Amino acid sequence: MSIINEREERLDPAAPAIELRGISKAFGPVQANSDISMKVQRGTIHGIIGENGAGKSTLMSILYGFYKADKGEILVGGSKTEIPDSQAAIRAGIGMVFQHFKLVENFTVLENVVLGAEEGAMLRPSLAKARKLLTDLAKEYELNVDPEELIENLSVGHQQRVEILKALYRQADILILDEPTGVLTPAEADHLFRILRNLREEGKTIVLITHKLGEIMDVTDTVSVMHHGKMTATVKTKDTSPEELAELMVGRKVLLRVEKGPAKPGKVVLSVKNLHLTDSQGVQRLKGVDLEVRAGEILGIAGVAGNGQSALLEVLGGISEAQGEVSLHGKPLPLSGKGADGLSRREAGIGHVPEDRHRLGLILDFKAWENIGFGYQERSEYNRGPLMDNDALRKDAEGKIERFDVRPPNPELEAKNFSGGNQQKLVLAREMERLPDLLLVGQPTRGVDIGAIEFIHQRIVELRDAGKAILLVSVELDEIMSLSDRIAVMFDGQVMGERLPSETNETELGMLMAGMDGRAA
Ligand SMILES: Nc1ncnc2c1ncn2[C@@H]1O[C@H](COP(=O)(O)OP(=O)(O)OP(=O)(O)O)[C@@H](O)[C@H]1O
Repeated sequence: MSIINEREERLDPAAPAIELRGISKAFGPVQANSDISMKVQRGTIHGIIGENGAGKSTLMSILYGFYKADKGEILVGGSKTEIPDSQAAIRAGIGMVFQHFKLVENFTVLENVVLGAEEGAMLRPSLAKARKLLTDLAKEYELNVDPEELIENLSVGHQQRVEILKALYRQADILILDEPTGVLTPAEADHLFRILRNLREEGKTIVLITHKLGEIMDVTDTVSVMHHGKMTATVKTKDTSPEELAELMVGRKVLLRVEKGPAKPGKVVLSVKNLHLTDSQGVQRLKGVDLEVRAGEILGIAGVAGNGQSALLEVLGGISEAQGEVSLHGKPLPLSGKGADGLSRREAGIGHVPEDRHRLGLILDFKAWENIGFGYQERSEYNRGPLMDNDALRKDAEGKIERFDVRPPNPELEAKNFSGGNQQKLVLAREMERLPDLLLVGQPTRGVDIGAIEFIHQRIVELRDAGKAILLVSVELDEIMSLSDRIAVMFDGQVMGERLPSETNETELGMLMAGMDGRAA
């Protein structure tokens, strides 16, 4: 008998797809999940929301066999199921798409899909058969990708499709997605939701972890709220509102809009002229960018990811070399060789919150206080002779952790053990509290919960009101529209146009982002 038939015999069709009973899990002193019970009904899309660190990823990792619960039971299709590892999860029909994909970059799509599936339901099909199965699945669910393409050549959106195909190929009935739209463009996110609705039509069950309440309202049937490791509410989506969900999540009313007065722009702080960058593969990432940011203003850069915004931040932050003219307070900044590195930029008065906090913002194996202390080496108050004064750095980090509400407020915890949003707060605390003349911020609220978004937006506005210049890059149009004093749209390595938020709308910006002049259209 095949595994699938075996599975179906055990399933009670009337039972929930998943039922958790009294799940608890602690990491040392941190109670990540505490006595959690929930039911996910078959054939529904079930959202899970909660602040950063509420315990969502831990709970799903237990369900997928990555962690073992200290207590509690898991029922799949009505029958009690032990899930000691991910193979067991797959046998139980559970698939998971992680925030950080688990694909082998230099393997093809087909190889990635087949890899590890041999002992599962498919029992070593020939590669030709596997290709056919994959192509059929891709067609059925609008997940088009070329089976022979290497993963490293695919966009993030397409890599995610491969992850979904991998789960479907292993015959998953239940698909868990952990913040799947964090790295997607708006069009890719729309496509993903279409796929999720199709999967639901086919009777599959989807569990969706997200911070975006718009997505919850748009695509889910039911939503469960986690708070401090507990499951505090489960409601039908049609009976609730974003405001109510925000309050349930955070435990207080949350401003879903940015409150800010008009900007009082001063002198030009940053001037960029004719900036060009060709990367090591010969791709022209910047093709003559011109822009200015003044003291006391936020210039928002809108654009579909991959149109040069990241390259711009990297050049200004001293990570990539380029050609052109850049000056800070009228003083030229070197764009290559000596003085074009991150430390020199920092000394010149530039703070940088990079888009990729894992790769560029933090050293994950280092403690919170060490990460907060990076870049302060030049400051005399932290020096003790030739050495760093670690006690002073630790103490300083404690203050920043408290002011930025980093949870848990433990400076000794390694950066990798903080949830995504709290890692972001560590980077922001380090970069913002030194009051840089120019702050470069890339995707400041990616993966961050709404309480923290409110907090981060308020801090950015405060920095502006203190007369600092801010260059904000975000793929979230909402964020660009509500936070920026001026908006520049980038397309294909160039600035397509500049607009005032009061004189534009998402449609016009969307056209500029696609390389068309919205006004002319
Ligand atoms: N391996 C680990 N070791 C120590 N602590 C951990 C570990 N994994 C998670 N934690 C802690 O458990 C708590 C719950 O974390 P979890 O990642 O489940 O939260 P989350 O709700 O998914 O957050 P986010 O929305 O930021 O992704 C946090 O306080 C986190 O710091």
